[in-house]
This record gives sequence, structure tokens and C-alpha cells, in this order.
Amino acid sequence: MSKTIIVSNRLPVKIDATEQGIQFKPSEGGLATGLSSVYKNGNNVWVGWPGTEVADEQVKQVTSQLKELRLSPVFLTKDDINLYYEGFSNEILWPIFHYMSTYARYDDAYWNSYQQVNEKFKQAVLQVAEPGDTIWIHDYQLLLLPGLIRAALPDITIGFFQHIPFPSYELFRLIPWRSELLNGILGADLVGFHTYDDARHFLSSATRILQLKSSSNVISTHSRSVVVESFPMGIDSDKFEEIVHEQAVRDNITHLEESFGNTRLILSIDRLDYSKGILQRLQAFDIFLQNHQEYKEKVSLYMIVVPSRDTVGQYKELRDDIDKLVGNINARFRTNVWTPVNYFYRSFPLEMLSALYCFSDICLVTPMRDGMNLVCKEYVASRTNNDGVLILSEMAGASKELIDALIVNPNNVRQMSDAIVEALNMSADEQVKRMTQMRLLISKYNVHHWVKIFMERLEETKRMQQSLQARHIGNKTLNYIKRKYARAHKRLLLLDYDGTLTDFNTNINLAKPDKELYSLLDELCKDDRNRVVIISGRNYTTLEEWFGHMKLDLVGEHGVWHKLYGSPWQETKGLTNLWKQSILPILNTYTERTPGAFIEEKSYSLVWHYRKAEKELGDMRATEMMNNLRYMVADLGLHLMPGNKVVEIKNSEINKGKAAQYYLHYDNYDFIAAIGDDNTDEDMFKVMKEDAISIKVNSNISAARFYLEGVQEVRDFLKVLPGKLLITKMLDKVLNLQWLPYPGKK
Ligand SMILES: O=P(O)(O)OC[C@H]1O[C@H](O[C@H]2O[C@H](CO)[C@@H](O)[C@H](O)[C@H]2O)[C@H](O)[C@@H](O)[C@@H]1O
Ligand SMILES: O=c1ccn([C@@H]2O[C@H](COP(=O)(O)OP(=O)(O)O)[C@@H](O)[C@H]2O)c(=O)[nH]1
Repeated sequence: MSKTIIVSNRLPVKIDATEQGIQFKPSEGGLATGLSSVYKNGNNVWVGWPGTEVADEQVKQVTSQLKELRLSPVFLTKDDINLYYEGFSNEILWPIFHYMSTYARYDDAYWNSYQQVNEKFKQAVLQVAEPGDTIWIHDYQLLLLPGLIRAALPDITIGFFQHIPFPSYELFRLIPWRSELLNGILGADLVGFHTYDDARHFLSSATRILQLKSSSNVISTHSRSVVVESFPMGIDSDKFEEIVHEQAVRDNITHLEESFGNTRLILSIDRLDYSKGILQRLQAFDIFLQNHQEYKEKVSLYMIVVPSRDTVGQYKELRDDIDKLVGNINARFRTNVWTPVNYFYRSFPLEMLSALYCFSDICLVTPMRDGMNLVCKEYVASRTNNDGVLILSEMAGASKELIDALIVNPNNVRQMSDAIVEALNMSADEQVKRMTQMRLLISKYNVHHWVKIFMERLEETKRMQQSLQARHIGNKTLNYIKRKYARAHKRLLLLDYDGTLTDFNTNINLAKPDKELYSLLDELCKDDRNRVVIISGRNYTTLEEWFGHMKLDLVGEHGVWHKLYGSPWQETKGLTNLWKQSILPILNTYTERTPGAFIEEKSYSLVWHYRKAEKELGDMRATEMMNNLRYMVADLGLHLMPGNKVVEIKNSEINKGKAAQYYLHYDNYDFIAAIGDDNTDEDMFKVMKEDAISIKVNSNISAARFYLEGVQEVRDFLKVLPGKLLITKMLDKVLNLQWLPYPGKK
């Protein structure tokens, strides 16, 4: 039976070495607490670090004890912990991803260790992985792992989920090893984040830094399509609702009632982390106490800070700063019967957390940045009476869902202090109204729902990839096409130029044919059975200059100009270009506003190029321009054609489909191939007969039957097409029989 292998830096349990021997305690932190409800299903396995250095002589025992829990340990040495965990993960990635770039310390030793430890995790996964398994990798400590596993197991299903924010491109690109990290993540089939913004930022970094193409939320890497989406993580809400009724929790609530009497409690729970906004929260509480003497002895802050990463410099400092500020506030406001801030620097068992969630009137969750934040969700799930108020930072992923909380900006300490006053004065009805909405959401979008939709999407992604992969021309398909080619008496080859025969160049005049291209075209033209046509959007003068001397047919400007080999150029009759006077000034205004953009004027079309402009700006301007021109273009009988970093405006009766049709009617061809990479080539694919060899380059979303990755693959394909057949008649029969059904035109 196939299984899911969960991989994260930390296992859901950590080692607690006591005098009685080795024991395991639950790990803190959202990832471990959230996923531990899930991995227990079926025969799933969890691979990760048991949270501390383990002496060599204990490795065997720890491994076998963990194995019983279906946990597979990765042991980290002291150096690994210093350099990979505290160093690269928590002194580079954590601050950058939480928008605190000045905290980052770029160090080659950290990077080397990060690579080595990701490799260690790969080995651990390979030991348990079997064909058919699904591997689900979690978080920023393991960004290289999807790529490493993909290289070892090319067909395995890999999901990757990041629990912390993905920063904007401007932050991410600061990291010296940004390309390696992105390539690592893209080893996955599905990449998930908590919020839409994180997914959008990732797409932007991957396409800009790695120069990859994307269509909506799908990135085309050189060998696969990777889907990027948001999956906001939920909690095990039933668990939090049910535990409220347990005796241990009731006892804890009684103790809290005894200790706090009528004092209203504001709850704050975090790991020690500068991203959690603990100091700013204390400042807000300080302002609240200063400005609202009426709450003296009536309101206390109950603040739990769970020790975390306290060997990292910034965390140590933060701990000292919290100690000081708590001391300062208490020293100034404390009375004989009241402590304003009840501060605990340690972790608590679930039964105590649950009692605190139930007992506290307000939960104050105000991180400066947080991937999701599960504490606020746990508070909501525990409010079985539907009362209580949640004050939530707009910088927490959870704020995108919990819109009925009092939403605050954690940098605005006055606003937070005001929100405390508003919460203390909120009517019971209003509390119930808000809490009921939030509880419905938390219960529906729980952790099981999160796992389900992630896994379903992962399966769907794999199916999509497999169907696209089937269109890629591999050896078997190539043999089939070669056979067809060899048997044919009259062949038609319709070849687009830019992006198909030659790579894109930011300078359009430099995308010239080279020796290799000339020689392969010569080879094809030599055969009298072949009619080779370059069918391009380029103007005819350029085509004449580059190919006029060859035994080729040429089609320029998508069909406006036409030259049969041996005849002069011909122009399509009845076209007008008077419309240019109206359109050109509009294109000029967009060119003025977009550095790098330029206009190409052809005899019957205008092209707005932005290949030299900043990509996002160019895309935005192109969309704006098309919206602006839409009605005018329709009135003038023109067609707007978005392409790869271009928008072309041309007569609506001209397109590559019509140009191709001319050839289809011209003769009776028994082998037809059409190859192109752009939107304009889709018109050509759509008029092809069912048995034609239509091939889309660089994108697998097309009406074409087949797909090739890049110019070099097209060239290699055209080179081997006339070559010797390596298959026997019998094999040919098998291949024909096994041939894929025609995928249908879109
Ligand atoms: O393992 P540690 O270094 O001790 O840190 C604890 C975990 O912190 C982070 O949690 C994140 O995941 C939560 C669940 O998705 C999310 O609510 C929160 O916003 C994140 O900060 C970290 O992502 C984990 O890898 C750590 O184990
Ligand atoms: O003493 C404690 C305090 C908190 N938590 C848990 O730690 C997690 C914190 O997750 P969150 O997403 O809020 O933040 P993270 O620490 O992962 O950044 C929550 O599930 C808490 O219940 C815990 O196990 N023990």
C-alpha cells in the first residue's frame, strides 16, 4: 500500500533526556502541533529531527523507539544545528522571509551546511520511499530537498508547503543563493503557501529570477509544470472543542478563577520570536495602562513566551528586552493585590493552554509577520460559549480568514491600546455575532480539510503533468513521426521563426539565423518532396534578407506577405493601413511611459514590444493598453494579438491560420508539420488536419498535438527527421497501434 511521507525539520516529538532514560515530549510550534493530528493515518511516516543532539551510543535506541511511532529520525550534529538550523534557516531565511532583512547574516559556512543537511534529509527519505509514495515536504529549512529528491526519483509525487511567509521579490532577491533555493522548491509538483500573497510573491520571484514562463499559477520549468497555490492551514478544531470538557481543563479553569477572581484576562501566547511583535504588544499594554487608570486592578495580561532558538543572538537579546519591559511595567503599575503582566517563559501542556483559552476574555495576537498563526485559531475553537474577543494583527496569515476579529496594525501601538479598550467594552451580542462567524470558519476549514485539499490538488497536478508529458516528443513518438515522414511523397513543413527556430533576443535584430539553422534548413530543402515554409510575424524585408537566397517559401507579417520559392513577394489584396494614424499616437503614449518599450511598424500592422522593459511593468502596460484599445480596434476592423512580450495590432482578416490554409489547399500533402511557440501560432494549429504533426514549443497548453521544450529541441527534431529509421516494420506496427488518441482541439 502506498503511503505519504511527511518531511519537516522537526519531528512532532522532541527528546527529553531524563534520569529515567529517553522520553519524548510533544514539540511546540504550529507545524508540529498542526500536522501531528494527521500523520497518524494509515501507514504514513514522518521524517525529521528529534530536536536535540543525540550521542552516538543512543542513536540505535532512539531510532527504534521512534520507529514504533512511525517516526524516522534525521540526526543533526552540533555543527549542523549551529550552521544549518540556527545559521542558514534562522539567521538568513527566517529574517528575510519575515521582512527583517537587516537581521540576515550571509555566511558561506551556513550555506554549505544547509546543502549538506538537505542532502542528509534526502538520504533519510530515500531509505523509506517506495514507488507510488507521496512525499510531502514542509518549510523553509528544506527548500533544496524537493529538487534533490526529484533528481533521485524523477517520477515520484512531491508536494511542498511553506509555513512562513514568502516575501516580495525585492526581499527574496537579496539572498545570494536565491536561484538555487528556487530551483530546489521547483523540484516539487505542487507548491503551497498559507495565503494568496505568499503564492503571488513566489510566482513573481521564480519567473523573474529564473526567467521561467508562467501561465496564471502554473510555472513551466524545463521539464515539468509546477502548480503554485494557497492552502490556508487549519487546526484540529474538534480536539480543542472536546478537551474543554476534560476534568484536567476544568480544574485548571477553577485555579485560574481562584487566582484572578474578577480580574479580566488578556491572553498572549507565542514562541520567543521577534516576528511575533511581543515588545510592541507590551508597549501597547503599557500605553493602555497609562491612559486608562479605570482598569487598574481590573485587567491583567497573561503572557506566555515559549523558549525557542535562544542560542541565536537576536533571540537572546529579545528575551532580555522582554524581561526588562515586563519588569518595568510591573514596577510602575503593580499594587499589593494586582500584577499587570503575568509573564511565563516556558511551555505549557495542552490542558493548561485550553483552560487559558476558555478563561481569557481577550486573546491578543499581534505578530509583525506570521505565516498563519495557529494560537488565534485555537482560541476561537476553544470558545464554546461563543463569547470572547480576538484582537488580531493584519500581518498574520490568519487575518485573511478571521475578518471578524478586531484587526490591528502591530506597528501602531496606540491602535492596539484602543483595540483593547474596544474589546473590554464590546457588548455580549457583538461578541457572539463575531465569534460565531469565526467558529464556523475554523470548524469547516480545519486541518483535515487542509490536508484533503492539498492532497487532492497534488493528485490532480500529477495527472495534468502526465497528460502533458504524453505530448512531449520522446523517442517513441519521434520514431512514429520519422516513419510517417519517410513514407510520405509530398511534405509540408510550416515553421515559425522567433522562439521556434531561434531563441528570443532582447534586441530583435540580433535574433538572426546562425550556421546551424541554415544548414538544417538546407538539408530539409534539398529533398524535392519537401515544401519548407517560414511562416512568421516578421516583416518581409527581414525575411528576404535572411532567407531570400534559400529554396524556401516565406510568409511575412502573419500572412500579409507571401513568397513562393522562385516567385516574387506578393501582398494580400484589399488591406488598408490608414488606421495606423489613429492607433500610433496611443501606442506612442504607452512607449513614453514604459522605459524599454518600442514600436515596430510593419506594412499592415503595428507591434508594441516590451521585451526590453521591466517584465511586470510591461505586462501591466500591455493589459492597460489592450483594455484602452479594445473598442477602437473593433470599430476599425482590427485584431489585438497579445504574444510573448508583444502586442500586435493588425487587420482582423490576417492570421497564420489563413496563411496556412492557403498551403493546405495548394497541394495534396501526405505529411504536414506545423511548429510554433506563440499565440499567433495557435491559429495555424487550429486549421491543421487531425493527423498533422502540430508542435507547440515551450508551452504545453495548446491546440497542438505535440510539444517540444525550447529551440534546441526543435532543431534536433528537424535534424533527425530525415535520418535513418531505427525501427523494424513490426515495431512500427506496435507503435501505430499503441499510438495516443488525438487530444482534440481547444
Ligand atoms: O522548530 P522551531 O525552530 O522551534 O520553530 C517552530 C516552528 O515555527 C514556525 O511555524 C510556522 O508554522 C505555523 C503553522 O503553519 C504557522 O502558523 C506559523 O505562522 C509559522 O511561523 C516554522 O514554520 C516551523 O517550521 C517551526 O517548526
Ligand atoms: O506552551 C505552549 C504554547 C504554544 N504551543 C503551541 O504552539 C503552536 C504555535 O503555533 P503558531 O502557528 O501560533 O506559531 P509558530 O510558533 O508556529 O510560529 C500552537 O499550536 C500552540 O498551541 C505549545 O505547544 N505549547
